[in-house]
Formats: sequence, structure tokens, C-alpha cells
Amino acid sequence: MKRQEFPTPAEQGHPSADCLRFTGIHKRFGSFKALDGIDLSIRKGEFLCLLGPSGCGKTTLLRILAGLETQDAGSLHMAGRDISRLPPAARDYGIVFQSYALFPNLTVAGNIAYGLRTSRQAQSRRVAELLDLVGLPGSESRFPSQLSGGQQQRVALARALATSPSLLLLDEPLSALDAQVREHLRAELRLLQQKLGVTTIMVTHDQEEALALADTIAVMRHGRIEQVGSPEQIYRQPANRFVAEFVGHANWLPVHCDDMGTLRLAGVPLASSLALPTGMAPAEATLFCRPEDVRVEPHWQPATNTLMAVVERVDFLGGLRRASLSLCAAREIVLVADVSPNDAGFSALVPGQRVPVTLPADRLRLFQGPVL
Ligand SMILES: Nc1ncnc2c1ncn2[C@@H]1O[C@H](COP(=O)(O)OP(=O)(O)OP(=O)(O)O)[C@@H](O)[C@H]1O
Repeated sequence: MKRQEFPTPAEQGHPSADCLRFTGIHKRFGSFKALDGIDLSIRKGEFLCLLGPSGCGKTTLLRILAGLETQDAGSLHMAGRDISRLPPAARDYGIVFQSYALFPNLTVAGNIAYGLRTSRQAQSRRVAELLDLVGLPGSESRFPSQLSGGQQQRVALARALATSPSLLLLDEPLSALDAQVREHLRAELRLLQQKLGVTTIMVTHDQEEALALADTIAVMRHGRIEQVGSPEQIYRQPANRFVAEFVGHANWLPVHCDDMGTLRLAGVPLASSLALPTGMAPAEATLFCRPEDVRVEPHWQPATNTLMAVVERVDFLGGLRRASLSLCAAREIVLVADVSPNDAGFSALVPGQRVPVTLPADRLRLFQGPVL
């Protein structure tokens, strides 16, 4: 086989071409609805993370795509081909599981070459090439038990990529590793995926991992997709409370919306430019604001969305301080601000001190109903 080089994204086709499409996927286990109508498209070369809490159906969706589980209804198309009923071996993917799933009795080379149907010489060349790629050159003759968790997962990745599949499936591949190895491998995985341009779907419940790795995140809950978007969209414009709560830290502040559409937080009117979701009745609402968006001001200056607060406590978070601030007009309302030493109000963060805080209008979102 004359396969020394990996195909570039350009060789694999136009990056925006649809590679994979799930349409109306349903799956029940007995009376339990594990997937409840999944529609999702993935572009060629895209890195998509299925993100959601335990039991939301991420792995089931991945297993259906891999042909390891059968959907009750719905279809799957890959590059325009209906693969809904094809056996796993006919679906053209490589897969990496959470537990490294290497054959313990085979060497690293034996594990990686397992699915290759080429001459021994071509296999050796391919194995060496893949080991270079995953940063383990010269490890051919070692056994899985002689490798660390991170190294075993690199071998599992090399094995998944051995046949140059169109699709790489990753089922929580980093979650069994310790934090430092995980972060290191995460960065390498992203570089590798970009270099190869292989369309990738990764299952994770780790929102930080999804934000760091994905081009697109599909947030799931109870067998449904709650939102699909770029990490920026998911983080900045969460479609609903569930997404906002699941991804990142957030302040949830009770606001009242009067008949004129004016919003008030602790009686203080907030910028009227805040967009109310269409159909929201004038009543109680919840204001959402990320801690890093709350601005602690060095001096009082009457300004839109600026309120007085008292510093309740300050926690050291390495590069940042996390301050809990209670509003002077309603001490029971506490908001959290992440403040960097470069921010103007940093030196004012002394417990007991009164400080002005601004909630930038363009960083706020409103959700219907009271704070939960
Ligand atoms: N073979 C099965 N038989 C019965 N129930 C199952 C089976 N496989 C999955 N389930 C159930 O379906 C639901 C979704 O499972 P799934 O493994 O897809 O969730 P997940 O989002 O990947 O969660 P986790 O992050 O914990 O793996 C869970 O409640 C699970 O118990």
C-alpha cells in the first residue's frame, strides 16, 4: 500500500460539505426513552462534541452511529449514503473508548495494525508513521501494561486512525486520565485532528473539555438536543437555563419587569436596551451574567447598570480573585465577580468595603420566571 501521507482537509473535500446527518433518531430501552428525536448535521472536517450530564444519551447516540446499537426510528447518512442499517465494519470510522480497550496480549504494533489488511511491510511502515503522529515513536514492541494511561490512549488513538477512516469517534477518551495528562493530551488531540482534517465526534460530560476542543458543541439533556452552536455561542448566548447552567459559572439575579418593560434589580432600573425574549410576560424574570463580566469599579460614577455592593468575601483563584458581593439595596442578593489584578477595581476588593459594580448590558441575558 502506498499510503505514506495522511489526506489533508482539502484532499478530503470541501470543509463545509455535510459529512454526517442524523434525522429523527429515537431509541428506547424498555419503557425508558434514551433518545427522543435527534436531528444533527456535521460538516466534513468538523470537531463536534456531544456534551451533557450523565444519562442524557450521548453514548447511545455515538453507539448508534457506530452501529453498536440500533435506533428504533430515524436515519443516518454519511457523505450522502444511508448507513442506518449497515453493520459496524461497513461504516468507515475509528473509535476510541474511555477505557483504553487495547488487547493486553498484543504489542503496541500488534494493537495498531489489528485492523490493517495490508502486507507486513506496509503495516510496519503505517505503525511507525502513526506512532510518530501520536508522539510515541519506537514503541512498537512494548505491551499495553508497560505504558501509562496517557500512552495507552495515544496507542488507542493510533489504532483508531490506522485505516484513515472518514470519521473519528471518541467516547470520553480523556476522562480516565489525571488532570495534567488530560490537558496535555487534549491540546495534542486538537492539533492532530486539525492536521488530519478528520471529522470527529467526541462524547464528554466535561464542559471545559468541550469548550476547548470543539468547533461545534451539541448540548444534550434527557435524550434531546438543547442547543447546537460554537463554543462561543454556547457560552455567550445559551438558548435556555439548562445550557447556561451546565456550561460555565453564572450569576442568576431576580429582576422584575414592569408594564412599561422596565427591568429592575433590587429596585434599580436596568438598561432598557436589554432584549426581552419574545413572548415574555411582564413579571418576574431572571437575569444571567457571567462572573467575569461583572465589572468592579474603582470609583462611583452614576452610569447605566451600575449599583452599589458590599464585598462579602474574596477567594484567591490563582490569576483571578473571585469576589462575592451583596447589593446594598437588597443585601440578600449576592453576585459573584471574577476580577483580575489588571482590572481597575481590583484594589477595592476588601471584605466589608462598598464598591460600585456594573453589569454590562451587552453581557446580560434574561430568562422567564423567578430564580430557581
Ligand atoms: N443497554 C441498555 N439497557 C438499558 N438502558 C440503557 C442501556 N444503555 C443505556 N441505557 C440508559 O440510557 C440512558 C442514556 O445512556 P447513555 O450511556 O447514552 O448516557 P450518557 O449521556 O452517555 O451518560 P454517561 O456520561 O453516564 O455515559 C441512561 O439512563 C442509561 O442507563
